[in-house]
Amino acid sequence: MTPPPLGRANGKPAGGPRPKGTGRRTLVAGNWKMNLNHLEAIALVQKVAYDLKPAELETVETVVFPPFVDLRSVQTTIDGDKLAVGYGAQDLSPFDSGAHTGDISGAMLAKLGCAYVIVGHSERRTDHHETDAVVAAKAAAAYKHGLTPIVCIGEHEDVRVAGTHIEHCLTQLAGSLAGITPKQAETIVVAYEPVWAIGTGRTASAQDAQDMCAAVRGKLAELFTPEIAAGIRVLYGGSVKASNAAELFTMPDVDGGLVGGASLVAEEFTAIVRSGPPA
Ligand SMILES: O=C(CO)COP(=O)(O)O
Repeated sequence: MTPPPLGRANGKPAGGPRPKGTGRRTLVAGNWKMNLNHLEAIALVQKVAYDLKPAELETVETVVFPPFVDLRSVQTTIDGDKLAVGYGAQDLSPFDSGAHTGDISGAMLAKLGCAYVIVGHSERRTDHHETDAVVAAKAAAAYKHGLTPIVCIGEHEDVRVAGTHIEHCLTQLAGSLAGITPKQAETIVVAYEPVWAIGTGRTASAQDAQDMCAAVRGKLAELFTPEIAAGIRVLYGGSVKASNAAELFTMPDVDGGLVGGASLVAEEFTAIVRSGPPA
């Protein structure tokens, strides 16, 4: 899709990020992974939310994903200070409750006010041997409890080198969305995170990210409908930084980023948010 011309597009003055004309609001998600205790979490979320202007937070949906033990502190900070930043969890159990030591249910996360939950991150697929079927069960559990899943897919370097990355990721996508209804799919978020780019400083080129995100959208059209696919946000993740975010986010099928390391530094994360073009 060709973005509208620069200038007074959409009645707004020239300058600033370029509107994409997709209707999909840019989403920048900060995956804190296993970093920051609850006190550090409060400090970071406040810094991020106060640094960003209301108009910037209106343009780009900004969401943080702290560790489970920080969620209550983040919730009370965001609610108490009326901050326009969202929050979610990094994982959930596919089960509702019961004898699952160490796991956290969707109901618990919903009670904490989480809007989103990440499922199928490559680190969970590797560390906890999560299969596409497990990821699909987690996505279903998220919907059951009123949470929106951010479903992660991505290839390892050997697959990229072999040139089968698109096919690989689309198979992963279909398996990870098994059982998701068209109605549920309307709100789902997909994150393409090439494993070789995570935490390595090696980012996919903007064109590579675009090619995969467009292929993902094509597959979503097949799995659901073209109309539903046109509304689904597809994010890129893997060494997103302030210096490369604008180029990635202005690609027509890249609707924002899932950010790891750079989301732990307030100035870097807010600069990434500011790189997000209006829908
Ligand atoms: O895994 C990621 C986000 O979920 C990406 O991590 P980095 O931004 O640190 O590469």
